[in-house]
Amino acid sequence: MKLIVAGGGTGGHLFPGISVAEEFVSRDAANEVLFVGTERGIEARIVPQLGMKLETISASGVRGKNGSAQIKGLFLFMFGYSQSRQILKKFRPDVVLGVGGYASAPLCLAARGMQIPYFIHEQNAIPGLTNRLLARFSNKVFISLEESQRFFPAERTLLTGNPLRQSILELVTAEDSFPSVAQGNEFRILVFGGSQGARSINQAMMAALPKMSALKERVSIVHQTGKNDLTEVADAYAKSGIKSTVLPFIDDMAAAYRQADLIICRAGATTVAEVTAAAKACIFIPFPHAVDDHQRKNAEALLEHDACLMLLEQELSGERLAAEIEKIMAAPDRLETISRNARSMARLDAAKIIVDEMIGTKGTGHVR
Ligand SMILES: CC(=O)N[C@H]1[C@@H](OP(=O)(O)OP(=O)(O)OC[C@H]2O[C@@H](n3ccc(=O)[nH]c3=O)[C@H](O)[C@@H]2O)O[C@H](CO)[C@@H](O)[C@@H]1O
Repeated sequence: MKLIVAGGGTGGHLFPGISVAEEFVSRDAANEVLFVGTERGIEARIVPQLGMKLETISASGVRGKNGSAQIKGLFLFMFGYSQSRQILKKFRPDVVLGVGGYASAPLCLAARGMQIPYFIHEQNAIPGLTNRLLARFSNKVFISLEESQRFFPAERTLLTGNPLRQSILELVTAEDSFPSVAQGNEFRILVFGGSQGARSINQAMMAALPKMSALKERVSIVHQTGKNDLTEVADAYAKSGIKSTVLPFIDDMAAAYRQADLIICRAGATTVAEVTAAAKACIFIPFPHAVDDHQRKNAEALLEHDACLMLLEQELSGERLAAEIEKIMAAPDRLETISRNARSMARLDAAKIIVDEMIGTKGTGHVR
């Protein structure tokens, strides 16, 4: 069978698609997957690195843009739609999965026009505009969190969770997964700001470092900064004397999760799903400008079960962050409770359910 995974832009959309692709090819060596995204999305770098196939199309958003940018967005959409038809004619997929992000709309709608079944996956508690529109015509909508059910037609919506990559799923059986601080080991902190890094987390951490001098001998920090702040953040760590590794992007997130006792990060949906599987205690700092404040809602879904800590951006300061780190370091039992509660919220079979559903739908597509 052949599958197209459409969409991406950021890691939060792309990586669930990669998880489904991994599951799909594992079912049958003859299965084929093609990703369709945009040239400026994260997929342009990551998909070829993984040895998977990618085609790019033109696409951009229209929400929140002014008149001329909207017209440009519509023009790009129409061009992307025609490119999508060409791709569909050439690759002849049995099914299409839209994972959100700009490229998923033209490709999924072109698939509908050619009577190829398409499905969508929504990662967030509050869905984006693309998925709300695509849900109207999709065979089924896969959702990650119960909270998003109300936005979609009940009879065609299935709660699956957020598909996790094989490397992340392997963390579930890792024995070293729970915090090691109780044994008096070095306390290892992972700081990252979603797939692109987060300037305000970088700044808060830089401001926190001078206030962490009493912890200096006991902590080590891995900090992902994104492209822009790398040098500035690396300098701040060097000055602080705290053992650290500072990187613009982490290729092997499974390894980064595995070694962490505490994680400080944004609350993007895929991050949230991954840290539950990894059974890690997190201080979530939701991105306050995410559409409909969905990152806060993603974090609150865990907070209700005492499965994370949360700091809102308006409460964020170096002082506060340092105090929170110190507090949790002094309470290993609390750290472990949060980690275990996080694990209890993990949904591990999303990719399997999604692939089962998709291959169970006999394609009625006829590619003209
Ligand atoms: C600012 C914004 O609107 N961000 C959205 C975007 O976030 P973003 O793309 O940051 O998405 P997530 O936080 O959900 O996921 C990040 C993904 O990137 C991976 N990763 C991250 C850092 C790194 O160095 N290496 C790496 O591989 C993580 O393992 C994870 O798989 O999509 C998410 C899913 O729709 C939304 O919930 C977020 O609100």
